[in-house]
Amino acid sequence: MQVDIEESIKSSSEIIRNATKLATKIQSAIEIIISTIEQGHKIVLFGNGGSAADAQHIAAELIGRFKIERRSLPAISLTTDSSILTSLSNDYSFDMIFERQCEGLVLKDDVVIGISTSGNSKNVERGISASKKRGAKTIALLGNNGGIIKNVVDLDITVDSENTSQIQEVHRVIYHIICEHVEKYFEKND
Ligand SMILES: O=C(CO)[C@@H](O)[C@H](O)[C@H](O)[C@H](O)COP(=O)(O)O
Ligand SMILES: [Zn+2]
Repeated sequence: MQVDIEESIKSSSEIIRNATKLATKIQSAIEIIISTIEQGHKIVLFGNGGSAADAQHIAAELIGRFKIERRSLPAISLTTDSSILTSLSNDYSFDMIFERQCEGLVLKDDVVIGISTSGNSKNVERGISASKKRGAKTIALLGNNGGIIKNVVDLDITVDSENTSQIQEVHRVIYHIICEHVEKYFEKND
């Protein structure tokens, strides 16, 4: 079987290059996250499938270390507790798995980051809406045209592509840039 790997890599690179258009929004996300942590609040993250892995990946970078030594930064992903996730899905509905956790955990002035390549995952949209009601600032990493989530979130960072895996690849570039600059700030300012 002959596959055009070079073409796949070229196509991914092209989408990543286009993400320079999102620089202003990425800068805003960095500033919001820094001021939130400086004021003693936390970062809460969630998404489905590959984006659940991305939510956990970001929390790990902040709690642990990205590249340099500094204090642990407060971040938690709502995608990891199988007892909570199964009971909420079983007793309420899968659409509520993040909403209900946000109702219990998100406090005023926290930052909530939802990740969805389609922009249309109901559970992510409901988690963001519930968090806004609680006075959190909300950010979403999205794709396609931003879907339903773009309409409810405070700051959307929407990758201009309809290809789920390529959107995820760009999300990863974007959140690594965010983690790098947040980390540099706390290395110098703590
Ligand atoms: O990783 C992938 C595809 O690359 C999948 O697991 C993907 O994340 C899942 O289909 C998700 O359920 C898609 O949800 P969303 O990004 O549209 O919110
Ligand atoms: Zn994937």
